Amino acid sequence: MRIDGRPMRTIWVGADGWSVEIIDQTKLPHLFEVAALRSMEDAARAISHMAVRGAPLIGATAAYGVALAMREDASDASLERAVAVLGATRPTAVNLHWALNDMKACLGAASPSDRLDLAYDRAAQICDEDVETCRLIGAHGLEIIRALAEKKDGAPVNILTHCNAGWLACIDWGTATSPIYQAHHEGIPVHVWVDETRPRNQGAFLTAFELGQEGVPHTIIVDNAGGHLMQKGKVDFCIVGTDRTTASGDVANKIGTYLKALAAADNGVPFYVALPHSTIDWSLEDGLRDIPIEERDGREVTAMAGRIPGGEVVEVDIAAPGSPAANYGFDVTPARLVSGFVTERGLCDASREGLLSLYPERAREAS
Ligand SMILES: CSC[C@@H](O)[C@@H](O)C(=O)COP(=O)(O)O
Repeated sequence: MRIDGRPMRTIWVGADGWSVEIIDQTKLPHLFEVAALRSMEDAARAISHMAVRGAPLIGATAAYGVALAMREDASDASLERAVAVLGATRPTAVNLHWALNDMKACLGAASPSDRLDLAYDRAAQICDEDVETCRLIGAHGLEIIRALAEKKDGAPVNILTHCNAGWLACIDWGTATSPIYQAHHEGIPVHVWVDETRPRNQGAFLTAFELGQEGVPHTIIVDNAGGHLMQKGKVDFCIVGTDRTTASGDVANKIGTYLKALAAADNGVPFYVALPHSTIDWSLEDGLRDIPIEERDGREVTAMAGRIPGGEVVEVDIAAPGSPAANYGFDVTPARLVSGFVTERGLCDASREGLLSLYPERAREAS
């Protein structure tokens, strides 16, 4: 995707050949700043402070964090420590552990003298694979948009999304946004309702920024507007990303996703979830019981960052002074409320059978 017309990814190795560069997403959309990660600790901080966020990008940053650790010390102990420190940064997105397990398996089998090059190569591969995975998710999801467009006689297909499951959450394309970008590139008229996604405003700040950069028509709405728009027939379908999906099809995603799924079910609006294989946690069944839900600082609820017109970026208090705030980062949408999954291997039902129809090797591994 592009920023100011320049093709970009969200993470890359710097000109020095070893530092890792990211777009500092805490500054978007007010400022575009690139930050350099020079140590494993820098990578861990970037994930926990959400300079990088979104399940696939968290995984990719952790992979590069392991590479940075190998640069300082390629011993077994250093590898173990990197996996432990990076693995503790955020609890919900399983892509983090998927990437760390992958790095551990790849490096653990090699001698310490080979680990540095191997780590950078594998981290780069994880990024390249994610780009292709997201492109394929888009190609499959495009079928849904094409079918809806045929019924609309030239009017735009209205799509509602929550949080940012766009290219900024991945390496390129995004998951939920990839079908939208591919439809737009194909000339299918689309319009996106962008949930602002309090408290951190990933919708208003990041999804709207991305869509604007690509020229995709969109409108930012407050988080509570989706139900009203669905009742009025102004949403043709919803598509969101996920941070962890269980083997039975329960979906953890940004807080508020569940309420959108409920409203969609009540109004007969299809509700799809786009996901790469790395977001499926085959070890879990019951999402509500088993998926760890991140709780962040209440300050994210009681304060908000914004830009003074023509001026600097400031943080202002928006709540009654002294009132406590709870800040649950994610919720779980039960599989029964999900119309279907859009994966790199195609579309399927949100169920164990649906997932196994696309990933039959998982059934063989389990038996
Ligand atoms: C393709 S990203 C899917 C999810 O990671 C995304 O929808 C989301 O909830 C991101 O949450 P965040 O807290 O910004 O990391």
